[in-house]
Amino acid sequence: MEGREKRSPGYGFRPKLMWNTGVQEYLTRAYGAKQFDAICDALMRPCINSTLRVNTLQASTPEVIEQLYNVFRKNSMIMGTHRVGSQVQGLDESGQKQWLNSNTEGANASAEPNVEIGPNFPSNMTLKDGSAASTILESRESIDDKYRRVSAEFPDFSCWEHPVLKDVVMVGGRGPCEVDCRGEAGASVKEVVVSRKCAEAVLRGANVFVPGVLACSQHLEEGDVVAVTVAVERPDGGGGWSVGITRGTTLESEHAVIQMEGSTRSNYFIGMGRMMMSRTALFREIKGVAVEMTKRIFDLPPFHGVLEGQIFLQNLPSIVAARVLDPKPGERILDMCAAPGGKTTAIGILMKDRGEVIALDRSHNKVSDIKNLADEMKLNCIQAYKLDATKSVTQEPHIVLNGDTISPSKSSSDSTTANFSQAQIDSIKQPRHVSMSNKQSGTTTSSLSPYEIKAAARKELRRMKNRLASDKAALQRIKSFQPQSFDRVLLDAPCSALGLRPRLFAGEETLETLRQHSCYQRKLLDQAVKLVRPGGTLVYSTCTLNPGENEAVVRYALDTYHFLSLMPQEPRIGGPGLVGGLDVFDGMSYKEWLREGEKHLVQRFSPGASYDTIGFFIAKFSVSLKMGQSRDDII
Ligand SMILES: C[S@@+](CC[C@H](N)C(=O)[O-])C[C@H]1O[C@@H](n2cnc3c(N)ncnc32)[C@H](O)[C@@H]1O
Repeated sequence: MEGREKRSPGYGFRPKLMWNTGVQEYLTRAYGAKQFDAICDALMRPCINSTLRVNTLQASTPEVIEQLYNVFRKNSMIMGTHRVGSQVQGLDESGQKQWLNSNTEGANASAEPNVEIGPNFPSNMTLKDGSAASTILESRESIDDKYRRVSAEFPDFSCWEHPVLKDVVMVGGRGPCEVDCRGEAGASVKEVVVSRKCAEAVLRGANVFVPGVLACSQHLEEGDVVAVTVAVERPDGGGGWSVGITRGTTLESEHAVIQMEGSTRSNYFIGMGRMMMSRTALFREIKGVAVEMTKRIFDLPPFHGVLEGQIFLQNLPSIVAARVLDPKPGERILDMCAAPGGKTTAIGILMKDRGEVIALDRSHNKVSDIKNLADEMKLNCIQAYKLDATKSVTQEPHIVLNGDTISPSKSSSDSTTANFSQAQIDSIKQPRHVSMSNKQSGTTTSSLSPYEIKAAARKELRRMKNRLASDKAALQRIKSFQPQSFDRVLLDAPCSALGLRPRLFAGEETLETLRQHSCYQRKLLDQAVKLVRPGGTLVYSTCTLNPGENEAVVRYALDTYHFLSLMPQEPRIGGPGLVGGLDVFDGMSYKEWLREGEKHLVQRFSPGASYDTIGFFIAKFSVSLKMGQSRDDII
């Protein structure tokens, strides 16, 4: 630490996570002070290893590992193996932009190779020559030989197959690294101040894009070396938060000095970069890379544009959630809150692209993202629709034949998805004793003459046939789905996202917003429960630490729907759920969490735990019909 202070006077990565006071007290009570501190510490850092889910319909895990090394090798040849102060991206022969690792100079450059071996070396890492590292762990001499060879060729890069999830490639990152923020001969360098969101992306491996820049030194020219710091929200004195700087500010101006008074940006130094445009252009342009990062406090490889369609960069718990759902080829699955489609595509791949995956999102643009991702991954089983999932269960009239309600279609080949199968329509072509009833109006036509009944049936038939005929258009107009019409439903609910990493500020959420999230989640869950068929499966997940959106929602589900029960999960990588409860939200009926026997049936990923993931929560329910219940209980 002392050394770092000497090398980077005044600047360093010493963030402190700011919370709303009520939320901080609540979470401290929920986790205990020590664990909450560890969580905060982890939240401010990115996960050190990136996880890439392999599209196993397009490539195998060893093939992807081999190709990643090839990408790296190719880039090394373009830029030179040791890139002192080099750009982090380069163009290959075909003009494709490829990623490069950097940080081989300055404080971080050392004689020590960066591929780890020994106690921390992943024994299942596949080496450049295709052999698994585990095969060489027998003799110290062979380890050293391999180590030297791999390190010499790939000084900054290591990747390996996940020990449990065979379709996941882990790629090693580093940090926090010491980065010298001084210019040549110790001169102070110019500075660019970026927004918090931008900084969080940079910590995950991105460069600085134009909209992320808030302020910079005067007279900046293209090619200049700059220190990149972050303006993080701080109390505004009126009970709110403010970043204290307006976009376009010149740091040396009197205005900036006043605006940034009390700014802690020197504690939020995230690395060094090279200007890709002048200061004037920076505030004139609306997009493009503004600063290319050359030395990073956290050095994670970016994967944008790498092996497109074959890999998907996804947080490990999200990969686990799709596995826990356990979709089978040929089934009909609903992903209720699906964009950008990470879990939807994982589900499609697990189903070997056979069956039906319906993906919903309430945002039109996000639905396009899902469709694009499905296309990129060459998955045909996915259909994505814009729909408010809080209104996803059909409330339409039922058709009654001989006193029987025609049940909604559960056929996975029913292309209208929301309505009736062709077999059901055919069955009313020759009705003998047909009665049409509308549950809402309560009208019945059983007293009509046979002619009138037939006429009514024909009219109904025409209506349904029209729907089928305009199949494509009907799909665009999907309004809702019949109850019990899915084998499995995934509700990856919108949430406070307090588990996402890296996070440099957590003050937006208040106890009231947390309460609102949990109410919304219960509303979505009410719909999800109705859409699963008896015998089917429902998975509920969030990326938040808030037990009120996790365990309390599970409690609500179990207490409200007695035909739901928690199921064991496979694979199991996270820890147990929280037992007990907290009386924080006045007037909220569900502040109770899990009971002792339930805690091992959910999966809770805690930032700060050894598996080093984002915070995440997964519960898996089976839907059954219990004694004394009828299907109507869940319609
Ligand atoms: C946690 S994200 C889903 C992430 C996604 N499952 C994945 O793995 O890529 C939650 C999503 O729910 C969507 N959403 C929020 N409210 C919704 C609603 N009422 N109906 C449908 N989607 C909704 C948001 O637009 C957001 O994309």
